[in-house]
Amino acid sequence: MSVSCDMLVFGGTGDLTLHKLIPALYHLHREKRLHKGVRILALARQSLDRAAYLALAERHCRAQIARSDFNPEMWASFADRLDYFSMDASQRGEFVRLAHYLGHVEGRVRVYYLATAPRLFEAIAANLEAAGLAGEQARIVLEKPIGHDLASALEINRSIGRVFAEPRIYRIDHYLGKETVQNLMALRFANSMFEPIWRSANIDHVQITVAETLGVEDRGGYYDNAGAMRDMMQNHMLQLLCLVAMEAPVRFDAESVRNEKVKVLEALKPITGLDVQDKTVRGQYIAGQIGGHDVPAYYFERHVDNDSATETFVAVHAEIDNWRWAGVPFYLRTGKRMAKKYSEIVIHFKPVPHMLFQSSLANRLVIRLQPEESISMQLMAKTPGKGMSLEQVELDLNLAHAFRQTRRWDAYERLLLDVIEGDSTLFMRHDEVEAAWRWVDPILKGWQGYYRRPRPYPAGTSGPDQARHMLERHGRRWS
Ligand SMILES: NC(=O)C1=CN([C@@H]2O[C@H](COP(=O)(O)OP(=O)(O)OC[C@H]3O[C@@H](n4cnc5c(N)ncnc54)[C@H](OP(=O)(O)O)[C@@H]3O)[C@@H](O)[C@H]2O)C=CC1
Ligand SMILES: O=C1O[C@H](COP(=O)(O)O)[C@@H](O)[C@H](O)[C@H]1O
Repeated sequence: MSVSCDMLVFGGTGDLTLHKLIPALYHLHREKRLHKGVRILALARQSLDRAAYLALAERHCRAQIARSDFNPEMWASFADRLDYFSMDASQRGEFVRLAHYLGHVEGRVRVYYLATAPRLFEAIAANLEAAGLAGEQARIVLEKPIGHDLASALEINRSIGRVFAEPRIYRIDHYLGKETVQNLMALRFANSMFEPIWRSANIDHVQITVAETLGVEDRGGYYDNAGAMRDMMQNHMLQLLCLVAMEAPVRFDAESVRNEKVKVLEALKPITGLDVQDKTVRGQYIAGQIGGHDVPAYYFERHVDNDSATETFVAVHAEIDNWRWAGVPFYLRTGKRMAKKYSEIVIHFKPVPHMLFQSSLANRLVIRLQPEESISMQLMAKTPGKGMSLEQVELDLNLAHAFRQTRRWDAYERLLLDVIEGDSTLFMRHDEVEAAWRWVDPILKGWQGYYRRPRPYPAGTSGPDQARHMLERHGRRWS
């Protein structure tokens, strides 16, 4: 059910557009998932003519996607949809020019994708309205992070909400577009065996890890003002936590799913004041080696302050104060320049109440998002041969193998299509974003008072030792 529309991408020459959005749109085009009437207009200040922009977009697209997926004829037909418009989006007058360029087509859907710094969000929305471009058929997509703290997020939500009604605002969190993340909902809510055990009586604790080998690349200017808490924890990590912890929604629609996620966020136990020293760990990478290559310390990265106190690693012991999860720790950690790239959620079940055999093992459910997508249940089995010793074996569902014939979609492909089709189930509602900030703000404040300098960790390791100690104090280990 693809829909014809104009998609205007503000920030059309930026990293996100060239590395993620254009390749995702190209894939959708190639697989005939875009209506033939979908036109894409990239916008930025840089003065480029259409041919120069197409060359820039092609170069990046080729670099991003598998060689076998790139076909020059296919690119040429995709490029027919693509155009470039040079403008300064902070200037109201420029939008008159834009409106003129677009012309008026009654009832045509317009999607405004704001792939720019958040400081431009308010001006762009207001300028679109002033130019008569924000009618009922217009939708706006906002990239994370929405704001820098609760106050700025409220301000963004308020100013965008003045122009666009909530159902026409799509706050994107690309983790929600990842196939395994959606599979987590299928696993929990389409299999009767999990619901009875999905609670504190049976679950000892939950671990969520998103580890990257990349550093900050060219994004030091942004990252040094954000850090891992704002860049990853406030959004992606908390969204994963919500999907693990939420109750079954009444229906699989935008409002029902988001209602349940908000309840989880609102039940997060605040971490305030000195608590930050026990329940959080901040780290910053120093020089080290990844894959046999030397990599520099964070404070030597481009556009990063030499005396930066920004965290590139964060671990948190979160707790959810509700009936289902009381007393179950959720350990979350994310970091850059770690030993390997992987993202996974591990549900650690409690051991059986009375163990008959010589073993301290317990079941674990491992939901792996990256690099490969898989779900595996770790069960106890008898080691073959004499005696009764136990070993952990995996009941493994490798999703790439199970659905071998289909190319795995990138998260942005799925989410862009959802916006075009008007489905906001996998996007964040304003109160979700605000509830997440409400929990994050006191931690940031606590750090200001009691935890100013992050702990150093060598690039290529699994973060500072303090993260290990945080779990060891509870008699646990990271998976
Ligand atoms: N890069 C990524 O992987 C991710 C990025 N994001 C978010 O996406 C957003 C964009 O990030 P990213 O692409 O990295 O940023 P970049 O700095 O690479 O790109 C910013 C873009 O905005 C344009 N721009 C800046 N000022 C104006 C203006 N006044 N009028 C019109 N265009 C303007 C720039 O072009 P020009 O200077 O020519 O105007 C450029 O195209 C940010 O909010 C970021 O947090 C979120 C997730 C991942
Ligand atoms: O939003 C972001 O996500 C990426 C990690 O995304 P992934 O899909 O590669 O796991 C992160 O590198 C970036 O800093 C952050 O802004």
